Amino acid sequence: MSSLELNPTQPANPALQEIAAVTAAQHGVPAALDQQLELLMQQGELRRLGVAFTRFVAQLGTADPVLLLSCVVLSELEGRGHSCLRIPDLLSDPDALLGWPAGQWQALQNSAGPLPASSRLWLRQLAACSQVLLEAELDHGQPLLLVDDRLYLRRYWNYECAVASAVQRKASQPRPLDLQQVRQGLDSLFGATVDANANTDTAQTVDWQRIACAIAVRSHFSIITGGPGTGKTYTVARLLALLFSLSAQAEQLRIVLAAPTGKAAARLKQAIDHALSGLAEKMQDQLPLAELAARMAPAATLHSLLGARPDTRSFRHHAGNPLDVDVLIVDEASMVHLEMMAAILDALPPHAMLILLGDKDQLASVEAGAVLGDLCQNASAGAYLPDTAAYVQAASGQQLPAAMLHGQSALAQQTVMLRESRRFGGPIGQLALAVNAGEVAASSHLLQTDNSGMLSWYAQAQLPALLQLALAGRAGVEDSYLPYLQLLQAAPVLQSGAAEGGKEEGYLAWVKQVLLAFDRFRILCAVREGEWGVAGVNGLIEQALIAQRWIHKRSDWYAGRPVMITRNDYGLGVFNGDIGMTLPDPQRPDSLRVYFLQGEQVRSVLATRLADVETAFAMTVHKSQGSEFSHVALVLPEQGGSLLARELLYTGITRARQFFTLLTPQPGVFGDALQRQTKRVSGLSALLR
Ligand SMILES: Nc1ncnc2c1ncn2[C@@H]1O[C@H](COP(=O)(O)OP(=O)(O)OP(=O)(O)O)[C@@H](O)[C@H]1O
Repeated sequence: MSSLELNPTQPANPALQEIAAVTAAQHGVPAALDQQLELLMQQGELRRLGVAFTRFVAQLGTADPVLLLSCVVLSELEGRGHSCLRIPDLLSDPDALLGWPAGQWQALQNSAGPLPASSRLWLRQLAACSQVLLEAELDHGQPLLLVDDRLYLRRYWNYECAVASAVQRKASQPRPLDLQQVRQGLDSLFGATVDANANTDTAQTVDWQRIACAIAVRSHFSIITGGPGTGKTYTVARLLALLFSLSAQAEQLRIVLAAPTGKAAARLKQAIDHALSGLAEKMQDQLPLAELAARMAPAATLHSLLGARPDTRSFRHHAGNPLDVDVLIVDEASMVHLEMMAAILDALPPHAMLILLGDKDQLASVEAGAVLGDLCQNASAGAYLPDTAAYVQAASGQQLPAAMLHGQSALAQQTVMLRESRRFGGPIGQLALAVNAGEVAASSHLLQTDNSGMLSWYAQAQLPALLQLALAGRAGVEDSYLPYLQLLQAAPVLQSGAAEGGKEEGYLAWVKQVLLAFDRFRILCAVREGEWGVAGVNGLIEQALIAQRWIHKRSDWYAGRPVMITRNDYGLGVFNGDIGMTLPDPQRPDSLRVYFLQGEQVRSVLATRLADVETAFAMTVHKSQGSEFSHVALVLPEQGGSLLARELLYTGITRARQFFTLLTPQPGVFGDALQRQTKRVSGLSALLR
């Protein structure tokens, strides 16, 4: 008994006690604990799903309080993107793990009764529960699984194992290569051979783009990671050309481009087409690149590529019905969650290559997992083997820095980080680097002293200043909503049937201008709720536009309303995160359509057919991933919180191409957020070691 800590039970609310006694009898959770769970659920601190799951687990065997508390926490963490619970994290600093108000975890513990004081004993008690499967044990459908010190919901463990084993298998599966051909191909794509420099010892002097291509062609899995503008797309266009040139039947090579969102997919396709058309001329003597590029299908979202079945978790394509593809390139891979990554790997035929592109430092997906971050654990340090260095030398003429030759894993051999930004050399790039490194003083200094006009910090921002910025820009920066509002006022005059007689083309050209103008500026909020959250800022701007008669709002739908799709609709061809603009239908000016820009094309959907949309003057940083705007205004709330962290700031800043404005109603929130890093708990890194 000496190892057990006895916790006094808190005084309880009689009404809740009564409910708990009845329900507890039905599902086996001890009454005091159940009452506390009910209370926390009603206060919105616990997810209903988590409590229901805990009650379900209690019914399956002994209602051990250690097990039940672990279930509650595990389920809570799953809702925040973690794929498992590390028991030592819970025992050492539960408040940091859960981000709960002081005393809440203690109250929950108190209601559970005596609990072990150390994680070793906690783990031992969990391992003894019949609802928990241990790796070496007989599987009889236990809902939970304990691996080392990590507790999992079964499906997340399955996804992690599936991703780790498929990645390792594909990364170490060599492709037959003629080294001489690779060398020649790289020379013609990147210019004359750069002779290996035996003295090379710094990452900066190495041509990582050339190395990335050499590494990617040698096996069935590779990752090209790098910050914004480091040339991921530039490199992958050259990689495609290299693959075509190495293939005996290039015209039969099935290459598919995909991304998590429709917008990111369209951007990828556009960028690759542009880069390939530049290369086609250069390569015309060696390869009919223009023809080969023209045969490539349009880029797809991952959901549509895999054949998502509405309202289910299953996909049409899987190991039993694999994708018809030889090379799959997935951009914005930081947004791909664990379950989706497992589905992609499952649906690839054994001979297919998978190439992931993305920025490992960006926000992870909303759903559980931080797959790209986990897969890139060695990207910065390199971790290459001597064999890899020898291959890179022979295939590309480049020498890997000696300091990076300390690798072990197959995955590290197939991961390349691009390190030189071609687009973000200026103040925005410097700020992104300082923020990524968590340097509070340097980041604040850059924001406060920039005299190029590219950066600005409204340190004690007030809502009228935000409004002024949104509707008129700031000194030297015109990018705001003004150009789009002015275009709205210059709308072509429509009469019924106006589209007839060839006028529709002119109308669509105006629509496109409106969409492009709107995309020059965006307000990104860190949170959804509150005055400084998406809902508050959208309301503020809408009200101001009504008062200033820029828009005429008679119902939810009005001409000039920018909207974001919040749920995929395969029938209508609109996807979560797509941004559109509501404008009159030229055929019937009294009805409204929502127009979307897809690459160069404008397409539209009747506004009333879109059920899942929200107004999009402001959007969350999460939703902005995969998009870029000339001017970004990043709005932080008055108070920080566990979700306001470095990755969010970095992602927001790197959405800005030319101008970045930070608005903080309380300046200290910026520094606090910079010092906080989002830590997604997962076992993937451990499985990949
Ligand atoms: N080696 C290079 N030589 C010349 N220009 C380059 C090179 N690498 C990249 N660029 C140029 O730099 C710009 C950024 O490159 P690219 O768009 O490929 O970067 P990215 O990493 O894909 O960016 P993002 O993060 O926005 O997707 C492009 O204009 C590209 O043509």
